[in-house]
This record gives sequence, C-alpha cells and structure tokens, in this order.
Amino acid sequence: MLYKVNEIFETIQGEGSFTGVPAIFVRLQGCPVGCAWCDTKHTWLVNPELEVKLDKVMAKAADTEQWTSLSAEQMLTLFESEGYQARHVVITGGEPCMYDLKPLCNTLHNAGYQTQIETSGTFEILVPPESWVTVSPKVNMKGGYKVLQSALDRADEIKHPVAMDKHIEQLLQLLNDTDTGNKLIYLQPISQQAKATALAIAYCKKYNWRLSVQVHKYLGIE
Ligand SMILES: C[S@@+](CC[C@H](N)C(=O)[O-])C[C@H]1O[C@@H](n2cnc3c(N)ncnc32)[C@H](O)[C@@H]1O
Ligand SMILES: Nc1nc2[nH]cc(C(=O)O)c2c(=O)[nH]1
Ligand code: SF4
Ligand SMILES: [Mg+2]
Repeated sequence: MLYKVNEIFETIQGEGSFTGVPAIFVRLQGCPVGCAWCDTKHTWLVNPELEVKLDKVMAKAADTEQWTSLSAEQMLTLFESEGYQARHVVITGGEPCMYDLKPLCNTLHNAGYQTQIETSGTFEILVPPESWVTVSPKVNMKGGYKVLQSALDRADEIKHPVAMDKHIEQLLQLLNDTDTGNKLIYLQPISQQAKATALAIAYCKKYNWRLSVQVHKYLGIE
C-alpha cells in the first residue's frame, strides 16, 4: 500500500501528552474537513500534478502542496538513512485516517517504533490496538464532516482546539456521550491567541482538563 506523503521530519512533539518527546513526523496529504484556522492548509488538496520524487519532499525549505508516494517499508528505510534517533512516530496530516494506517503502523511496530495518530475523528480510525490515538474533534466545519462517536470511543487522548466559549460547549456535548474514564482531555488554544489561551487556562482549571500549547510554535521549530 502506498501513502501520499507531504513531509517527513524529526522534531520534538509539541502537543498533547507526548509533548517534549523526540518524534518522527509523517504528514500525509489530503483533508476535506476545511477548518478555517487550520495551520496545515497546504495538505488539503491532492493534486496529481504535484506528485514529486522523495528527494524533493525531503529538501523542502517551506510548506508546499507537493507530495510523494511511499510504502511503509520505504518510510522505514528513509528513517534509517536519515539517521533519525526518535522511536516515536507521529502520523498526521492532512487527515491521516483517510488512509488505512494498519499496514504502516504494523510495519513500524515490528521495527521497534511506537506510533501516535493525530486525527480529527471524522473518518473511521484504522490502526492496530497498540497505536496511541489523539482525536482533535471537529464540529460544524465547512466541509460538513463531523467527529464520529467511534473515534471518540477509540481516543486515548482528546485534544480540543478552542478560541471561544462555544467550543467548550461543543466539547462538553461530545463528552456527554463518551466514557472518558481512561482518556486524557486537553484544550489547545487556536493559533496562540492570548484570549484563546486565557480561555483554555480558565476552563482547564474549571473542569480539571489539561492544557496543550503547541510548544513547537513558541520555540520556532517544525
Ligand atoms: C493539522 S492537524 C492534522 C491532523 C488532523 N487533521 C486533525 O485535525 O487532528 C494537527 C493538530 O493541529 C491542530 N491545529 C490545527 N490548526 C491549529 C491552530 N491554528 N491552532 C491550534 N491547533 C491547531 C488540530 O486541531 C490537530 O490537533
Ligand atoms: N512539533 C510539532 N508537534 C506537533 N504535534 C502535532 C503536530 C501536527 O501538525 O499534527 C505537530 C507539528 O506540526 N509539530
Ligand atoms: S481536520 Fe486537521 S488538517 Fe483538516 S482542516 Fe482541520 S485541522 Fe486542518
Ligand atoms: Mg502542526
């Protein structure tokens, strides 16, 4: 199976419960959800004319809509040839759950890597049981997609992007129908706005949720 890859890089996980952990990021191409404030809009479209060779994707100096096709085995070989030391692989996008991620995660697990999926929960999550799943629920986005109950149920971590009181209302509504017993709940301020951050802090205190602040953006790293 081939995956459409926008970029692969090694950095520090900047969000959620693995914040601070060195990680290899695999960013897959394609997302139909259309969040107005999305920070990776260059991954939305899959333009066949923008398919390029792997070396071009690895040489990217800035975000582009170019992508390359890779199998799980080719990704493993790449991780080794790049000399990556991280053992945590974050599969994100775009919307990674548009793809069947089982072959990729199984290959990575067999080679000793741990996997984490960053997903909006708008597609069925096809991953092995060992994968850590972070669902960032999307409600009322312009693409007409919405988070699935099955995705919320599978989530190990729910990381909700917030900027307004209504986002908290939406999260409370989603949690109403979800057994949160073993799940970590995070609020993530949208685009580092001061108002959004203050709101997130206030509601984290009120409901005993955790704060996720996109550490990489404060550090100016990928
Ligand atoms: C770019 S998305 C890709 C994965 C998947 N499509 C999703 O939405 O979870 C990765 C994470 O970044 C978050 N995100 C995107 N744009 C953001 C922004 N401007 N501010 C804060 N978080 C943002 C998403 O909610 C998600 O948790
Ligand atoms: N450092 C870093 N941490 C991240 N955590 C989730 C990210 C994402 O785009 O999914 C991300 C990202 O783009 N960079
Ligand atoms: S679902 Fe994720 S990638 Fe898609 S538009 Fe929303 S934040 Fe961006
Ligand atoms: Mg990001």
